[in-house]
Amino acid sequence: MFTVTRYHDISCGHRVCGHENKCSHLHGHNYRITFCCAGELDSLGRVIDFSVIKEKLCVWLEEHFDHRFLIWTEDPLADALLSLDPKVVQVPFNPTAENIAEYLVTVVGPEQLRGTGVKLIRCDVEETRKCTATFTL
Ligand SMILES: Nc1nc2c(c(=O)[nH]1)N=C([C@H](O)[C@H](O)COP(=O)(O)OP(=O)(O)OP(=O)(O)O)CN2
Repeated sequence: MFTVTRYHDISCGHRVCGHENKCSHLHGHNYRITFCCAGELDSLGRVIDFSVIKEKLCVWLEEHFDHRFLIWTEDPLADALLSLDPKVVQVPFNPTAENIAEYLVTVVGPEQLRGTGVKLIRCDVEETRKCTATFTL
């Protein structure tokens, strides 16, 4: 099996609801998100053109998460934050790096890559240069 990867950098705010320490505070990261796609080679010898990964997945990040604040729908602070800024993004998970990676692979990938014959099989979400979470199908 062949795989191709492409990363994209976004700035995003979040808090980890229930975190024992400083990550329960509102804060942000310059995330590096690496997409890994798998599939058969086309007649030119590509899994998928790198520009299609950009168009389908990196642009999705720009439009939905970049320069936005991610808040879990069940976070007790969600209503207060939404009343301050209706552009706060409600997500159906506590926004740890792990959960962001899983959401991208299981929800966003299948929607965005529908019809391409290619699957998003892994996503690495780097919160800082020291810390990365990965979800793999
Ligand atoms: N497994 C996970 N652990 C943590 C996550 C996560 O998503 N998955 N997230 C956080 C926080 O978001 C936090 O901002 C990062 O924590 P931490 O590495 O402790 O903080 P720093 O980058 O500031 O590192 P220092 O070396 O302490 O300065 C926490 N954990």
